[in-house]
Amino acid sequence: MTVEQKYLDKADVLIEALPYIRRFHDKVIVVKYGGAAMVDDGVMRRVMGDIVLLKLVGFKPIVVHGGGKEINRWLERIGIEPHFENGLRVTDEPTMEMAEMVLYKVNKELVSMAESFGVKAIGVSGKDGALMRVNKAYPDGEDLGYVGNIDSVRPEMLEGFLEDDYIPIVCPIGLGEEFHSYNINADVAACAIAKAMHAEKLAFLSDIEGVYRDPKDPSTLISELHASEARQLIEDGTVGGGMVPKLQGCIDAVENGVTRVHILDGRIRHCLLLEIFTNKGVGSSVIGDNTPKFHS
Ligand SMILES: Nc1ncnc2c1ncn2[C@@H]1O[C@H](COP(=O)(O)OP(=O)(O)O)[C@@H](O)[C@H]1O
Ligand SMILES: CC(=O)N[C@@H](CCC(=O)OP(=O)(O)O)C(=O)O
Repeated sequence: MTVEQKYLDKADVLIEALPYIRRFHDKVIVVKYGGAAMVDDGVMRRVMGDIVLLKLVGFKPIVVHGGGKEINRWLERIGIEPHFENGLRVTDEPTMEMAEMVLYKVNKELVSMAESFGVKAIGVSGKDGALMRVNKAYPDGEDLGYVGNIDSVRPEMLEGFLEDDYIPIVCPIGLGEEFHSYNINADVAACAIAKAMHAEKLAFLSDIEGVYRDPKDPSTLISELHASEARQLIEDGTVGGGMVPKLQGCIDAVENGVTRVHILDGRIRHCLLLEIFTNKGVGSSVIGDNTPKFHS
């Protein structure tokens, strides 16, 4: 009796994944799922399905989500024009209120999606259990309103959730001065959570393939870069907009114990699984200056 090639191919894929499953067993991986890659329900379900798979094969995934585009849509509906300074939203009181409402909604949608795959998920914001305490941010001396710099992260709650077999899903709202809500850039929040949880990996799912040397030319994708190269790209202005906090987060993470940070296009089917379980990397990854370059 012969076995059809397509079934053998499936078995080969599982075998190729074996060393990665063994290597990352029980390791924390923080996935930042950005609003730009929350294209529709189908894409969101697929991303959450991949994260559930990571959990079921033994990883300890933690999701930190964004929702910037959805916040923009709702602000525009009530006649407020969104403003950003270097990738950070200028957040006055009504904007904060809207951001909080939208992000809590996104949070619960992601929890439902994860639960629909038959695993336990729990949604929290940085205010719950004082997970993320913030102080008011003044980037380059500018007052952006209720924008928070993370002051401290209390990881015990997340450790407890992982212990109890939940996938924690974190919303980037912080507990600030006078117990007010503060808006945190989700990339910055993901990085702080990854550091506090001693994550092995941090992956940013965005709407772009990775980091380009020339932002207008997709053939200039940089597949692997050291922290110092990433810093140079920010300094010389090669990266702009939302890529700035993302790359700053990558540098901070790899200089503080995270082994490798990935920037991936979350709209590409199963990009996370391709990056983690196959020998073929997709997107860009940032590593510490002392780590030799090669795909993990
Ligand atoms: N050199 C660069 N390489 C890649 N992206 C860049 C670069 N410079 C600026 N960007 C911008 O950064 C954006 C990604 O950040 P952002 O929109 O905040 O994503 P997310 O909402 O997923 O966090 C890209 O869509 C792109 O427009
Ligand atoms: C201060 C700040 O910029 N906060 C972000 C929080 C959401 C976010 O970061 O969403 P994305 O990951 O989808 O961009 C904002 O209000 O848009």
